Amino acid sequence: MVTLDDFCYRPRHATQPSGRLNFHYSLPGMVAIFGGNGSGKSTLAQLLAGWYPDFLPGEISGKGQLLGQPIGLNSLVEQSQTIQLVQQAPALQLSGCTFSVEEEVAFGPENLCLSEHAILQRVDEALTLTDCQGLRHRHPATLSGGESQRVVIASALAMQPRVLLLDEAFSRLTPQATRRLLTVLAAWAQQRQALIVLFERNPQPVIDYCQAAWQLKAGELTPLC
Ligand SMILES: Nc1ncnc2c1ncn2[C@@H]1O[C@H](COP(=O)(O)OP(=O)(O)OP(=O)(O)O)[C@@H](O)[C@H]1O
Repeated sequence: MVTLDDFCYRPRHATQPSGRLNFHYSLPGMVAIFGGNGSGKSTLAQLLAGWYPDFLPGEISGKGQLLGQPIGLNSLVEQSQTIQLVQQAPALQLSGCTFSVEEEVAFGPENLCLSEHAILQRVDEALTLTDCQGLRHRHPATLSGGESQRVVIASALAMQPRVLLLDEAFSRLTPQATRRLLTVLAAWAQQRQALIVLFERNPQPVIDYCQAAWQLKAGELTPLC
């Protein structure tokens, strides 16, 4: 599903040399990429999500493909049906134009021209997976940090993506809620034959739920397990 062969992204105003990344993964399930502050995790997640070149100006070289499509070929909107990215600041990812959590989670599927029944099914499933059924009728602006983080993940799941990129997406959750969600997400990926890539600073507790992991350091991806 993901192929990076000597893949290099050089931001337009880069002051330091960019590394060449090698990464291959074709199985469904959950994997992780770990890296310290400033190691380039978010940039890599954004590249995979389709931010280049519109939102990540610069140059790419080498081979970079996701689901058989070269990085940079399709726009963010075109990719949103198959690839979803959740970042660490939920407030930035809420649409800001809905009045309930239910409407917020339905926002993406409503843009896919699905029947009302199919949209409601997706919303129900996503709210259950993320333990958000109790928040269904709350206004998104009234949610706590952890609640909004779960709602943003629910919104991504409701798109039923083939690749789900989670960039420090559990940062506001308790260890208990993180473990519960990791268990649910690992099962969801297997059931849907989807790939979840977690981008995290610390291996624990994430690594216990992943079938493979890499370390991103000094512009290189090294297999950890
Ligand atoms: N390939 C690259 N070449 C040069 N600079 C890069 C490259 N990728 C990322 N950077 C720069 O490095 C900095 C850190 O990148 P990024 O935010 O992706 O790291 P991060 O691992 O997510 O950091 P944090 O954990 O602190 O959020 C940014 O200023 C970014 O523009």
